[in-house]
Amino acid sequence: MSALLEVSGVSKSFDSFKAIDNLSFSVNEPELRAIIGPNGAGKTTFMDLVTGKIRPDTGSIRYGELSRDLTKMSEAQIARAGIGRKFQKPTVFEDQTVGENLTMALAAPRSPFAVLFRRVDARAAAREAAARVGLEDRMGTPAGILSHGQKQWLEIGMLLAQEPRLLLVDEPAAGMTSAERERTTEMLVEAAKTRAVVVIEHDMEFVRRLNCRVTVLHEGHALAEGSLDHVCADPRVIDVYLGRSETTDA
Ligand SMILES: Nc1ncnc2c1ncn2[C@@H]1O[C@H](COP(=O)(O)OP(=O)(O)OP(=O)(O)O)[C@@H](O)[C@H]1O
Repeated sequence: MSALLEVSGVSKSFDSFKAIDNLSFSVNEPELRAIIGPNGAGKTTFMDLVTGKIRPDTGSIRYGELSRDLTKMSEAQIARAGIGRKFQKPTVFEDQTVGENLTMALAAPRSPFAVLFRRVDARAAAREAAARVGLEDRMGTPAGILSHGQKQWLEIGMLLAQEPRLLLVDEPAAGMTSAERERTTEMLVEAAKTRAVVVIEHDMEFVRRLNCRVTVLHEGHALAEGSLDHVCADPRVIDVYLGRSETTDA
């Protein structure tokens, strides 16, 4: 296990407001990490910085064994380097079937299957990708008629098909049934056996089931880090986060 992503002393202001304030954060490969924190803590901004959507004012973001500086790479270069991002809302092609969505993901430049594409049965590869997210029986179903949870799984499957080294997932459990949440936990735990997976989540039951190291963000910096029990017992975390109702319904 070694650090795959190393964020050091990063700050980012919008006008005069410091959304990220001297943040240091690292994640290993493989590792499953949860990020929790109150609304406005900087969780989404953190993902925007790692994926190159925005640039830090100060600090460095290093990635991989060559310690590549992500702040000097474009969003497309960062994606090609193996960083995948799942936004909160599902973004699948609704008119296309599950199989077609996965086939498109498999053909993306990052996908290792792209090279082999003509030699392997594309449908078999798509079926395998579907099986990773429990959608093998839905290959011919238009994505538009899937449940919200299934659309989320399809998008996770599309990202996994590209074999990211680091997968960033923003609030996957929002709007899911409890059975879907449970299944999603299993998927993320499985995916994190061979890569780094960082999950932003407000649902504490979901985080508990992830059974992983947790980082608490507050006012743009890491307030506490450790097991869920450890951070939940921290008076500062109780004060800024756990005492608030948003922990269960965001
Ligand atoms: N492009 C922007 N311009 C101005 N302010 C911004 C911008 N992006 C984020 N912010 C501000 O930065 C702060 C951190 O926002 P961010 O969305 O990262 O928080 P969050 O922890 O993801 O919150 P939530 O849990 O509500 O999604 C907020 O106060 C937000 O209003």
